[in-house]
Amino acid sequence: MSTLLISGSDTDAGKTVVTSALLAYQQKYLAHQRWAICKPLQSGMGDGEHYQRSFELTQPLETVNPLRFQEPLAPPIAALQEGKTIDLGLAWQTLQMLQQSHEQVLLEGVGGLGSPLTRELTVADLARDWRLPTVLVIPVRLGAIGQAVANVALARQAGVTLRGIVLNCVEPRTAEQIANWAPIDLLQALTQVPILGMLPYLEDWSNLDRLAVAAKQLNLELLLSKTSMPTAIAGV
Ligand SMILES: Nc1ncnc2c1ncn2[C@@H]1O[C@H](COP(=O)(O)OP(=O)(O)OP(=O)(O)O)[C@@H](O)[C@H]1O
Ligand SMILES: C[C@H](N)[C@H](N)CCCCCC(=O)O
Ligand SMILES: [Mg+2]
Repeated sequence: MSTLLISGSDTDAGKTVVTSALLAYQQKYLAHQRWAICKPLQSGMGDGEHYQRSFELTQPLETVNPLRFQEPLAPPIAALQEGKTIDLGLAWQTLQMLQQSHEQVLLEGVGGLGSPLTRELTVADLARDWRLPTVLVIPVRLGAIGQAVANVALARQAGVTLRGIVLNCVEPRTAEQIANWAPIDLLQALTQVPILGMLPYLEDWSNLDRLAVAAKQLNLELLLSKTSMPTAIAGV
């Protein structure tokens, strides 16, 4: 059994698209395995609905989004506006239940690695406390290098075990833009974490075959490996 947290540098970085590509890959090429998806805290509409609509899930549907908030805001702000408290224990129990019945659990984070889950904890804190190997989704745009360096530094400081970075083309990109905005050698030199590949811009990312083929281009061996170097060690 293993769990992977798909986090990123920001909201709209492409966490859902990358997670969907991994799930599509499993359903096409590893159909004998049982994988589960969980977005433990969801604010606003979209992700959980997408997963339930697009995939044949083998898990109870209520485990996709254990905690939900109406407003598309940071969970502690949305919860306050709804007069709700955030019980991470419920999310933890859901994850443990999924881990006991699935070979792989894909956990989608909220916003970026530094985004708040409660008034005390960020996504990075949860990744550390729950010992979640984490991948950072970084959108390919001017500024990608700075976002990668900043979020790897946050992961290192928080004690998060980073599997690496997945670059993601949230909009159509030329080869020149990709080379200039997200140069692999410079990214690896400055962050000291592996670049696990890039997801191209997909016109129709609801097409599971296209998502599965795109996922095949990623370094799945490292991404889904059972062991990984904690960032602190990798960064020495
Ligand atoms: N590789 C891609 N190909 C095509 N469109 C993409 C791709 N990645 C992202 N997008 C576009 O960017 C939008 C945001 O991506 P996505 O929903 O995956 O972000 P997210 O990080 O999951 O956001 P949130 O923080 O809301 O969960 C998508 O709805 C889609 O329109
Ligand atoms: C609504 C959106 N899609 C996300 N679910 C919530 C992102 C919260 C980000 C908060 C922040 O880091 O400032
Ligand atoms: Mg998402």
